[in-house]
Amino acid sequence: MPVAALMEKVAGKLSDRIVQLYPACKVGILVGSGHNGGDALVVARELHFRGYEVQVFSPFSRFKDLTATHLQYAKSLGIPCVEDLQSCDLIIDGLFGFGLTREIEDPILSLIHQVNTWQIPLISIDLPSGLETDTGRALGTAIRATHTLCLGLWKLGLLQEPALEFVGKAELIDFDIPLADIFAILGESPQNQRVTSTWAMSALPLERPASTHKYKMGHLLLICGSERYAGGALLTGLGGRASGVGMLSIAVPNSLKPMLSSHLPEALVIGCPETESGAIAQLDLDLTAFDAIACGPGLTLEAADIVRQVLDSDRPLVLDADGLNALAKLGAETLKTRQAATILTPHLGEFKRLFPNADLTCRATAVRAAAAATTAIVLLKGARIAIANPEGELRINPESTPALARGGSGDVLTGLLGGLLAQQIAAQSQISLLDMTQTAAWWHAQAGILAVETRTELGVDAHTLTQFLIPSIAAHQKN
Ligand SMILES: NC(=O)C1=CN([C@@H]2O[C@H](COP(=O)(O)OP(=O)(O)OC[C@H]3O[C@@H](n4cnc5c(N)ncnc54)[C@H](O)[C@@H]3O)[C@@H](O)[C@H]2O)[C@@H](O)CC1
Ligand SMILES: [K+]
Repeated sequence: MPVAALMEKVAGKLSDRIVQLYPACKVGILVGSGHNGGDALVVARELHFRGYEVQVFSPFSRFKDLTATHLQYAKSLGIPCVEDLQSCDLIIDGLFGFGLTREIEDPILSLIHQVNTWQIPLISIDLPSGLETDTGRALGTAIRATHTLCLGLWKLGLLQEPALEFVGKAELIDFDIPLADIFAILGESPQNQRVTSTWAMSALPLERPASTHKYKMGHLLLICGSERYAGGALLTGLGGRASGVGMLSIAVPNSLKPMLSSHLPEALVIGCPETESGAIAQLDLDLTAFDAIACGPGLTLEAADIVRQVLDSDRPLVLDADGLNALAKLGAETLKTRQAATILTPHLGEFKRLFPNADLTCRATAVRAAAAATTAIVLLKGARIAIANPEGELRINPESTPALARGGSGDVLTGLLGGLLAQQIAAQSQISLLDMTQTAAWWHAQAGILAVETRTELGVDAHTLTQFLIPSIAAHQKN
């Protein structure tokens, strides 16, 4: 499609959306030298015709040809070029799109700093100017947008954590890129994908076979807790319970058994001999009896030998928290010799301990490298969970809530993921481990989002979170 026609089409769609979001007002357009600036100028023209009071400002004196032509035409229509947009009710940011290739310098650096102090609603075209398209890092600085209208296909950077403080509400403006063209370039199963609700829901074992029994619905073993971190064991258990797993066994230090049994009456709580400081000292269990194991929350490093025992087993495994810290001491690459699937769920600190040489400039790349180096599925926790498998496929969960930034929230995820894993193994399901892992991450986040509706962002402690897991699925099932 001719570039000029593409720009016309895209900017028409952008204008329609801007009219919906901010009906008639005084609008200031920031124009860059490239085609992002060209888009902005077509938007300026369209809004002018729709009765908006439009002003244009560009810090550049040279433009790409198409952009220069649009600038000339906008001027011929009487749209004023001004030096300051502070009196506007809305700003459209068309300074840079995916063509930003280097650090921003003055005078544009100062301009962006200034715009960010204005407190005027701001819509960025394609991505907030200043963000690097793939990593989502600010190259020197970046526009803080109220809305980002991303064009055509999601830019990876918008889904990465560093971009979060800049993008505001992000939405996609579809402009009919033919699927065949996308497949021709990215393949039929593009390596980087954004998790959607429909996709995540499709991996849930929501319809149980009519003639099933508890052992067919998965047997999960949780190994967690210590005297010091008793709550971690409980939260992991509650996460496991919500997964719908058929049988839940929980191995904890002996002294924790009464507490767990009283809160999780349906679980089989296995009291283990403990060390002087109350960590699990010994695990006398036939691990082959379980479909999957989730190990780590609250163990302390005193239980490192238990982690080694679990790693040596041939059971599919979710490893979290102190399980990861123990693995870091053994070396993450030892996972390569494991005989069964492993899913690692580190937060950033644990990730750095496991992979001390990782380059975290681009988290997506770092997670992918970690999965390749360990042959495990690696789920990096954070505001935007990124998950990769050893084959290089990457998934990012785009919707979450800062309410989940809270102690114990990760333990819930471990239990939930373990429960889904056990069910998947028991059912010999065709759902891939990667799909199942992304479903757990999505589910966890959706429960948090639902909880915020009635509890506010302050009220989603990890225990409360577990009570929203099932209602969040029920709400999606109704839709
Ligand atoms: N598929 C496409 O190619 C489409 C592109 N479109 C628009 O075109 C944009 C990309 O256009 P361009 O490739 O022209 O790139 P941009 O408009 O993002 O900006 C590139 C311009 O900025 C300059 N520049 C780069 N880094 C700089 C820095 N640090 N300081 C100062 N100047 C710098 C470059 O020399 C170039 O002139 C997209 O983001 C989108 O808005 C749309 O028009 C429609 C479809
Ligand atoms: K932009």
